Amino acid sequence: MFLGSRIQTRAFSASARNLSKVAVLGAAGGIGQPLSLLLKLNPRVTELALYDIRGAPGVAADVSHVNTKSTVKGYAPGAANLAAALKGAEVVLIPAGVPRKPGMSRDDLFNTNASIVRDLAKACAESAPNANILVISNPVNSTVPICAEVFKAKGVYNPRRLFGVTTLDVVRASRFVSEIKNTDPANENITVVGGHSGVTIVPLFSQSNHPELSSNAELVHRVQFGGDEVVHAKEGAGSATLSMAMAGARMAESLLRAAQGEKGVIEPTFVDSPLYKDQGIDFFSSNVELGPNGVERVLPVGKVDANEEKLLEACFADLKKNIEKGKKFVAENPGN
Ligand SMILES: NC(=O)C1=CN([C@@H]2O[C@H](COP(=O)(O)OP(=O)(O)OC[C@H]3O[C@@H](n4cnc5c(N)ncnc54)[C@H](O)[C@@H]3O)[C@@H](O)[C@H]2O)C=CC1
Ligand SMILES: O=C([O-])CC(=O)C(=O)O
Repeated sequence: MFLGSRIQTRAFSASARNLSKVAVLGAAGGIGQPLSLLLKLNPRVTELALYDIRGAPGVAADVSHVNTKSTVKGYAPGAANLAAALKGAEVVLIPAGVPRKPGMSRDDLFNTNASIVRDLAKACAESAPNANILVISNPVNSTVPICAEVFKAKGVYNPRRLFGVTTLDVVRASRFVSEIKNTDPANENITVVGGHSGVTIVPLFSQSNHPELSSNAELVHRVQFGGDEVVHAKEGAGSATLSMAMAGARMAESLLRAAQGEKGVIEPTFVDSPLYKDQGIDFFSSNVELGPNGVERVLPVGKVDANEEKLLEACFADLKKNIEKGKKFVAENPGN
């Protein structure tokens, strides 16, 4: 018993010395700026590297005055600077790319964002092949497969280290439920599976504290199309940035906690998943246990009710197309 606790103490002090460099690509954007601020406030982050095609040094100068211990460096555009920003990073968050305007779907962003993500993924594969890559840029259902294909082409693909950030869907789901039930959202753990766009987002209320909510079509729709509410309210000035920054910072924090030895860290995320591979769906978002090597275990979807079965069917059809589109893009446009 005594020996055990001594070992634990030693293990903890060793992990407390961990150096955790985190890089943000797209750091001067609507998400990138508040995300960088939240990462600066995270004591687990020891070094923050901010890269963008415009404005990153300014954001870095600003954030660097926040009086926490981590160092912050902004990088001007260019391949050598991008490589330097990535070198030694343990976590790389990618919110680079254009956001939606009213009337657009996430898939409408594909033509612009696919090549941005492909090129950034190449830089990651070359300069930070062992980092955890957290893809925020939309359409996530396609940009994650794009990253996977790029990493495969470079011979450094590790499916345990590639994550599509879908945290915002569970953040929204718990908040929307708490509004209906007049509860604390911290106590509303809603599982959301599938992808990150419209009907591919599948909330599983039957597994929550309020199983009857699975027949609340209005709530299900709100979770699936929550992003549209923000796009509409911003009237052409972009999509969710602040709630997304919070969600991205939470996902990064969870990965760092797991990397620093904490057990049982579980987050929903869009990963290379065994769950529906037999149906030709290579990537799927579900709860995932994180560990020092990234994905430790993909948790099963669990029991769903008849309403949710129908939602899953609709999800599969769209998700498969989105994934294929990402793969095809890299095959046909390998870039330089
Ligand atoms: N996964 C999710 O849950 C969510 C994803 N998003 C997505 O995140 C992305 C970014 O959104 P915002 O920050 O609002 O957009 P934004 O336009 O405000 O910022 C994007 C930033 O990316 C930079 N950028 C563009 N190309 C780049 C490149 N090649 N290298 C480095 N930086 C580059 C731009 O200069 C800009 O500063 C969008 O695609 C949006 O749809 C938004 C909300 C939620
Ligand atoms: O709706 C968008 O375009 C941005 C996004 O992914 C979200 O807010 O969930």
